[in-house]
Amino acid sequence: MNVDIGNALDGDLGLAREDLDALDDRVADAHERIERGRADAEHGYAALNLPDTCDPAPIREAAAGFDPDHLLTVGIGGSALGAATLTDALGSRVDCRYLDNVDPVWVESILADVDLSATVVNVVSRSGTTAETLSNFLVVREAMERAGVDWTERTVVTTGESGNLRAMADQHDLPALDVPDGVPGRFSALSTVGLFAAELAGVDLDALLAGAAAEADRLAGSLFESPAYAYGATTYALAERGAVTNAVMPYAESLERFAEWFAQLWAESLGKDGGGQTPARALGATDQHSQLQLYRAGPADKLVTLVRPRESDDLAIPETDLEGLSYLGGSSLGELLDAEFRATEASLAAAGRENVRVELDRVDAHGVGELLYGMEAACVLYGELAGVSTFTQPAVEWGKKAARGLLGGGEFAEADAVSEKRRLEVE
Ligand SMILES: O=P(O)(O)OC[C@H]1O[C@](O)(CO)[C@@H](O)[C@@H]1O
Repeated sequence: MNVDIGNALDGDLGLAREDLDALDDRVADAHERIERGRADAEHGYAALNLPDTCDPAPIREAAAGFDPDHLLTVGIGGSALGAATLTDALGSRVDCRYLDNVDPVWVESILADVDLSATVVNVVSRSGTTAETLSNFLVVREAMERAGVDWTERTVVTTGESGNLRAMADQHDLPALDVPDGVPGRFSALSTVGLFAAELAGVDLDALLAGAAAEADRLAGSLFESPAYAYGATTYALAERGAVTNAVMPYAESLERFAEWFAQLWAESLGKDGGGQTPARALGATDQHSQLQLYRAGPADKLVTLVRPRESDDLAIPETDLEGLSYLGGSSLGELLDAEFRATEASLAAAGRENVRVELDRVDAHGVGELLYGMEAACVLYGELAGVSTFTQPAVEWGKKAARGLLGGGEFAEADAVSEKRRLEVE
């Protein structure tokens, strides 16, 4: 991936080149820390070793023998977003559906929409205890039984070494993939968690991991030598100066889910101790016509991350004699999108609004491997500079306990607190 931080400098938030020069010493220290963590395969840092440690063979083996029309991935958060980002970005020879929510109407509609006898189910949960995933799987399993389909013949489990799912896989002798040790969900796209769906979809896993490895090779003791660290350090430095929001705006429909994946990575990793940077998901050029007004003329409290492939297939715009439109005729949608990208970037800069350009050569396996790995490494660096524990997410537990208590799954003070809600209803 290529990162251009030029437009992050000398804007409303006042980040100057000298500030990055000064920060670079801390980047060198952080890089040393990260490399130590990788060398010792420490929890979290081990995720940055996946280009070397992830073996596609068991993934290919688990996928072999299946030739489904549909793949139903039952998982949530990092147990769905990585796979979804890969198959959305790189396309699929299988109809991929991600059951990553428990909206009954929506779940019912998906089950009604797929032929369960031609469906493979990948139930994915690192902990093996996530209520949404386990509930959805029970619903899917029952739907398969009602359809006369042997779910044990069509289910692959991806989970940790213990937990409900591991027990079920052992009990029913289901094919099971191991979630690698030390890899938090949001950093697991380039592991068994994201790659089973990618393999069934026909994604070139070797090219994907090679792209990630190329980005790993670019990690260095200076932000001016490593695109990932340039992004991580610059977003951190801008956050320190008031950029509390990071609007991620890919200029490719195939990368829309990437913005959702990035949102979990950035929010769950860095949202700690009262700090962090709120990821906002946008899409170029579409959100030029919905969000850009705010990004240019709203509070100077954000940066915009503009993401795009440098090369892409194109589509010609026919010649036209429609009044005022002839300038478009004979051009192409790709040229229009390029002009929109550069114009939006310049319009933000002209308004003093910081923005960063992130480019990959193409939206292909190698390019997406670079991008995901690069953003993971950027996040780890940001976490080091901010001094937060990047690889935990303790704040999500309160709500889980409350929900579990409300459903009779145990005594939790959090559940009691739910009934103490302040009320001021207006009807
Ligand atoms: O893979 P699991 O254990 O089901 O967790 C799913 C997701 O839930 C979280 O733990 C947050 O609740 C995420 O960190 C994780 O990606």
